[in-house]
Amino acid sequence: MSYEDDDYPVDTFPKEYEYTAYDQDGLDVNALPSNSETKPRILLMGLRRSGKSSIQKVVFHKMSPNETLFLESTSKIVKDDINNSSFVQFQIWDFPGQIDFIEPTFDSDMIFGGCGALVFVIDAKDDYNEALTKFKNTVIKAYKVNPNIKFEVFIHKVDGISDDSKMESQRDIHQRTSDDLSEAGLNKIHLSFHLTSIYDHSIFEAFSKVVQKLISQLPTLENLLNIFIPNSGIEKAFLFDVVSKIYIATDSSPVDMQAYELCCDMIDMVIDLSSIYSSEETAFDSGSSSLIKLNNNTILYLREVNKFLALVCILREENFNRQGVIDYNFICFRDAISQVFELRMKSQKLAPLQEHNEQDDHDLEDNLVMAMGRTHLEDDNSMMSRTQKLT
Ligand SMILES: Nc1nc2c(ncn2[C@@H]2O[C@H](COP(=O)(O)OP(=O)(O)OP(=O)(O)O)[C@@H](O)[C@H]2O)c(=O)[nH]1
Repeated sequence: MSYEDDDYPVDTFPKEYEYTAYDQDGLDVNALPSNSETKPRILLMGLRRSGKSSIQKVVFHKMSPNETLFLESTSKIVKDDINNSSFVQFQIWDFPGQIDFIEPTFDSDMIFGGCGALVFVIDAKDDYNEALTKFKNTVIKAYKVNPNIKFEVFIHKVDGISDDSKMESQRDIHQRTSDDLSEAGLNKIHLSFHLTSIYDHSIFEAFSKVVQKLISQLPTLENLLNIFIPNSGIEKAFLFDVVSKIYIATDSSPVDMQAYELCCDMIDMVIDLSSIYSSEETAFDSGSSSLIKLNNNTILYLREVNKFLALVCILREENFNRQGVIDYNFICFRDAISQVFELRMKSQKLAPLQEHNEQDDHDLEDNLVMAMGRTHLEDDNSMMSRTQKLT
């Protein structure tokens, strides 16, 4: 299925937003002229062997967790440009565990100045006293340079640890870091804590939360999903960056980890099947869709928004009888997303650091409500034929 109607071009987003990743040593010559300076920067810090490089490789380079056992220790800062999709664009800087701020070569103004989020990785399987001291010093230094940094603590390698011990470690680390920072007179700093492991989906979930905070259009994306869902009889929907399986937005109902895992698995399955049955390198495109019926009356429905973004919906089987309505609403939703993207591009070009125009967002939401509102006025049959014309 492809959307070749004039209103719904096959690939809604400009071609140049291909996935490119390179590090300091292997600069991709075909990479687009990078707007690295305006891209938010995510710093990965923590003690040696805490798991920083593994996280980056597993989430952004599809390395399997077992392969990380053979990763060599990082000896210099590795910068990685992530251009996965229209909304997932940032730089990750992986720091060697032994780096010391006292070193004269450490230019803290430059490093923390353009930083959006600082992810501090703590190995939960190890004695973390030293890690907490390093964390305190890092936060004090970084906050002095840039008070807008989002501080994210990954309590990492929690695989094989009982739920009780995980909660106990989180409580203890939270308490001690808060005490340390209040002692330093920094009790206003907000810290976020995540229990993570590369051996399950927790690392993707945690990174999703980190990335979402850097997407200034997040409230608009959430509002669009909040409009789309009740109008389509859907219980929950995630907007995924397909390459990394990071979800860049979801509706405002609570996230159930199991539901997120099912959606991730579905994306993996669709990518695998697409590559088996297609001769093209990137078989996953704006025409891809997939449906899975679970044995508990639930349906998982995946629709491709463009080459890089997919919407995965969870709904009750009886509500899927109105597939015509869902498909029609999806097309309205997809159209709205591409407009959000265009506005984002425009505002980045005009003034990279300027906040986006909220009025534009409200207009978009109003248009979507109006477009979907029309679906209530028509019966299912006429909706079906209308949607089929569109698809
Ligand atoms: N059990 C478990 N092991 C992990 C996890 N993440 C990373 N590791 C292991 O931890 C070890 C160190 O990982 P690295 O990613 O090299 O650590 P690093 O923080 O980048 O280390 P430096 O480069 O020395 O700063 C590797 O053997 C990984 O396989 C995890 O979630 N669970």
